[in-house]
Amino acid sequence: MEKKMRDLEDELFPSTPGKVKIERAHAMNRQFHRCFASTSTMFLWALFLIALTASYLSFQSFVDTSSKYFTASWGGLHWERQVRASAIPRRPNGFSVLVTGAAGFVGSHVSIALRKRGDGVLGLDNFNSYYDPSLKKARKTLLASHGVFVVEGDVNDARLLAKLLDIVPFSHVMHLAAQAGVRYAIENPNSYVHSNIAGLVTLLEACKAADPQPAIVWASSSSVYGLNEKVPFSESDTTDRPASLYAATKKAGEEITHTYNHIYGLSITGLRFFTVYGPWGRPDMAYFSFTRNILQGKPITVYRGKDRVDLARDFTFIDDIVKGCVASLDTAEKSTGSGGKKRGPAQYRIYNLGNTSPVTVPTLVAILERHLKVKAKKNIIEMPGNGDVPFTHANISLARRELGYKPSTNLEAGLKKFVKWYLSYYGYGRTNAGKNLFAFRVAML
Ligand SMILES: O=C(O)[C@H]1O[C@H](OP(=O)(O)OP(=O)(O)OC[C@H]2O[C@@H](n3ccc(=O)[nH]c3=O)[C@H](O)[C@@H]2O)[C@H](O)[C@@H](O)[C@H]1O
Repeated sequence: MEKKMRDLEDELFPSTPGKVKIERAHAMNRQFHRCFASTSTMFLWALFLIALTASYLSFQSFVDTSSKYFTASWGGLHWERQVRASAIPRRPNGFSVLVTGAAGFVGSHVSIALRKRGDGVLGLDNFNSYYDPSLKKARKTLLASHGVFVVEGDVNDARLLAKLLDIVPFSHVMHLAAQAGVRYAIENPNSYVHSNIAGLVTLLEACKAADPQPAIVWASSSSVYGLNEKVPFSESDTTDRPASLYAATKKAGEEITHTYNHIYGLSITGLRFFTVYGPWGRPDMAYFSFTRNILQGKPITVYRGKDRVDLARDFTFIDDIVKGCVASLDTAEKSTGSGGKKRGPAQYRIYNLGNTSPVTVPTLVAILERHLKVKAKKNIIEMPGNGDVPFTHANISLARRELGYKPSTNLEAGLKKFVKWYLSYYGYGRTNAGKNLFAFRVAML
């Protein structure tokens, strides 16, 4: 028995020191066992490593899950004090505005404008990673320097919304949180349903139940005009031919807000923004990504319509959009309901906020080349069937009449401001990158 065990031990651990007295006759056999034993040792190690990795991963997922459920990023006395302080107006009869999407492009500009004139502003943003969240964090820092606190949370979080509307009697909600981008809807359709439909309904539910009910101004989009060919686009035109899921969710938003206006007496103003651009803009948009690529010497893709027709957009500068947003808040009537009950008919409005002078995409590129002093490497291709429309053009008579909206910045002047911001934000001209850029510019001209 003892011998059998020793033989077995020899077979399993053939290279153990002091046990290498091998008989010639068994040499081949031993070779085979050595090979088998080293394979099985490797197999045992592999099993061990797999088990280790699996337990690490399940630990990580436990940590993630528990942090989701047990460490809410909001709540507590200190947090409530910050919320109240940010939302308190600093001028007589000032508004108290909840701005959703406050760390976004339009949201950050509107929040600062309201704050500067003495309104109370509380921001809400989920800081998602649709584009570089560090830009959103930088906007948050900018907002903080103006005294605007941004709560980190999602418009789908009904508990958070109820809490905010309970702590602060908001006079207005400026709802700008959304999944933006026309072409990204092909890649991630559910994110549009999540933010632009489910998130909107969750917000409206919270507002309808609040006492007082705030008046709501929210971002619709020029994209609702879809395949409309009648120019310029007027609010009274039919909008039942969306070309993208993004457009369809914005159109759905217009219908959904109408329902809440009708049933609960919520005051609603929908703003159809036309391709908004400017400093602190969105990196996913053409003017921004073109600038990045041109400066890095990378090619840009310029889409062209059928029959080689250039695409055109009614590009609208951010400062003009901000004026339109603020004027909408100023002219919004109070909601008529309270605590979920309608007490009378409430205001329902929709406005185009455009520039009313469309510019082609190649002209946009030419302006950027001039401001950057770098020639773009252009790939011109036919517009893929991904939700884009050939042109947009806003009729802004209604907004002019009722809001006093009067855009004053053309694309040339607006892009100049954008480029100035871009170069400064990304550190061009300050560091070696700036020197390289200078050398690069000289080489390109
Ligand atoms: O008004 C809106 O409601 C929307 O405006 C904006 O959409 P768009 O007008 O499509 O802006 P943007 O992407 O800058 O493309 C501009 C032009 O460049 C062309 N384009 C684009 C990318 C590219 O690589 N090449 C190109 O030629 C492209 O074909 C187009 O002709 C917002 O993103 C959207 O969230 C929504 O707010």
